[in-house]
Amino acid sequence: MIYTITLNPALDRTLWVSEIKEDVSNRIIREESYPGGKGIDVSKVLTALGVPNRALGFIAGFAGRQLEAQLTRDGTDCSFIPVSGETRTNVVIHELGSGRQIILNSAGPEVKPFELLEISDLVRKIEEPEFVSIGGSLPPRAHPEVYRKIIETAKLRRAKVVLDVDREALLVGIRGKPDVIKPNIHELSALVGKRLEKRGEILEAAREINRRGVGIVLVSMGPRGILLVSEGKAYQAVPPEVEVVNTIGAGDSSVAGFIYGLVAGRDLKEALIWATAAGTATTLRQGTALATREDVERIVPQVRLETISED
Ligand SMILES: Nc1ncnc2c1ncn2[C@@H]1O[C@H](COP(=O)(O)OP(=O)(O)O)[C@@H](O)[C@H]1O
Ligand SMILES: O=P(O)(O)OC[C@H]1O[C@](O)(COP(=O)(O)O)[C@@H](O)[C@@H]1O
Repeated sequence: MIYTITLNPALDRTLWVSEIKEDVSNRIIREESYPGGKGIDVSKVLTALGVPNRALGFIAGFAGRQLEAQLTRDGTDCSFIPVSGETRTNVVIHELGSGRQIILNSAGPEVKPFELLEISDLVRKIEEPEFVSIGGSLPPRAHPEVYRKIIETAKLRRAKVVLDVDREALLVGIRGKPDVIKPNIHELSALVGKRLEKRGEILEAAREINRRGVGIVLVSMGPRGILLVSEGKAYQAVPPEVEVVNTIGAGDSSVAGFIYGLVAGRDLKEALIWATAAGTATTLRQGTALATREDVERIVPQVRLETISED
């Protein structure tokens, strides 16, 4: 079974306006809300790809109930721990005239230390965890060590662990030696403390992270695709050119595509191709809607794979 963990889920609310003007009423043309947060997005794309999985995390208040109900209605199994307060709503504003997109991420409700421990307890008890995929920001005031603890617990259960978090949480989280991380270039740059641009620099940084005990580093690079670095192996998968509608959730979709590939018994190169195709498939969807299986399958044969090293 595959489990995803989102400690700070969100309702992603997308608003479409023709133009944002100051000091007047800006009329909303269309609005949609979807369950979001990085682990939940991974769950949604896995469900779209037909992979049974369960989303774990914390929910609070009315927004939390709405998130849970929508997720369940759309066929994703979930088991959230209720906490007090209100699950955050992240707002995306699409300005149709300019194509500009404004993304506002809220902090979310506080989760008490004893509640955070409940997640590790849950991971200790889950049935046959094959993969545990952890993603997204921490609740306010939660210590990043929480991620390390969850990773270590999942690894004791012999699960493969994927970590997709940022900044301090990534720095501390990798001390738990997750099997896979998926930083984008900015996140990897922050992790190694230098600005990375050229492929050689990115490869060197990813290898340094391998040496810190992370088996597979997937560096997502937007339209340049994904670099996979694992010991002596390095590959780059490049997606086809597409008309991008929105990139929110593309990184999470890539995580789901990669897990899908491995669960389906494919090798690292094939899983990388699925990761790249799933990210690109999400860029075709409006708002924060995510990849469809049909789009992913159509894009897979169009992804170009380059072997950089294979020793
Ligand atoms: N402009 C784009 N054109 C084609 N594919 C894209 C584009 N932006 C993102 N993707 C796909 O989605 C994947 C993840 O997107 P990226 O923006 O790198 O992640 P994140 O959301 O974590 O920053 C990319 O590796 C690529 O496969
Ligand atoms: O937990 P964070 O870092 O605030 O991110 C949460 C947001 O990221 C998303 O999961 C999208 O993530 P990506 O664009 O990185 O794939 C949204 O669904 C959500 O609103």
